[in-house]
Amino acid sequence: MNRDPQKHCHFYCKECPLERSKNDDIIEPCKGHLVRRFIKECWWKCGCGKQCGNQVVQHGISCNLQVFMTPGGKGWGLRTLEDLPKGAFVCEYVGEILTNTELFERVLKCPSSEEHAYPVLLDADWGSEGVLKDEEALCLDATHYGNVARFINHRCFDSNLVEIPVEVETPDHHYYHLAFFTSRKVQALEELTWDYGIDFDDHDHPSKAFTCRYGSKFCRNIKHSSITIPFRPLDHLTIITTS
Ligand SMILES: C[S@@+](CC[C@H](N)C(=O)[O-])C[C@H]1O[C@@H](n2cnc3c(N)ncnc32)[C@H](O)[C@@H]1O
Repeated sequence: MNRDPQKHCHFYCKECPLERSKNDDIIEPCKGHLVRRFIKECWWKCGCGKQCGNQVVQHGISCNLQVFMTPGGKGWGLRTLEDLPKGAFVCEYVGEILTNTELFERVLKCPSSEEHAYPVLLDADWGSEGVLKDEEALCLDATHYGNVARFINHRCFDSNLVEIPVEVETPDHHYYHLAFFTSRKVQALEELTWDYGIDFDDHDHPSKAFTCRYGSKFCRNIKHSSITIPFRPLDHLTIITTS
């Protein structure tokens, strides 16, 4: 895995649906989308049966996860209750499937929902398609419907999860499953984090960027996050445990 996104292969749309949906008179150039490889899982049409080792994401969560209140004002977070090896499947990101335009309309109508979830853009296959229309760019919004993945907090570069596009039922790469795998060994009780890929200086993003509170040396939001955050022991209240 390459931790420096600039070194990944980027695709630049001729007319980016994200930029077009901002309804500006002048459409800004595309800021680039990572070109990523898909995992293709077997399913019943392959005829290989349930014991097939290439059926992982479709069987759901199999490790012990816990939603807990993080210290330092990041709200709820997700952690593992068992040691996980590098490359372990953790969970899928589940949410309502919306077009990019529907997402912008929803955020405009209810700005407070920005606080609850961070929408995920399904753009893994944009590089292989022609010009996308706004209504064809899909997002997953976990604000109202989702699973434990909606509690995974952001960490810049040195997060321990990576999101991989997964094809299960359909070869159509327009809609796909988004699955989280560990990018290194993770110890029991360690918080699971994911790099949302936020540009902290992009004030036009549908979700308002927050101030990153991890204080990592790799933090892209470092100029804003050098505040000292008081530790509150009562924040460690646990609510949900899987399996
Ligand atoms: C997908 S939710 C994650 C779960 C969230 N903490 C909760 O309590 O529901 C994303 C929100 O969590 C918060 N968050 C995530 N990562 C953060 C970070 N590194 N620093 C501060 N807040 C963070 C922000 O409020 C963000 O909008």
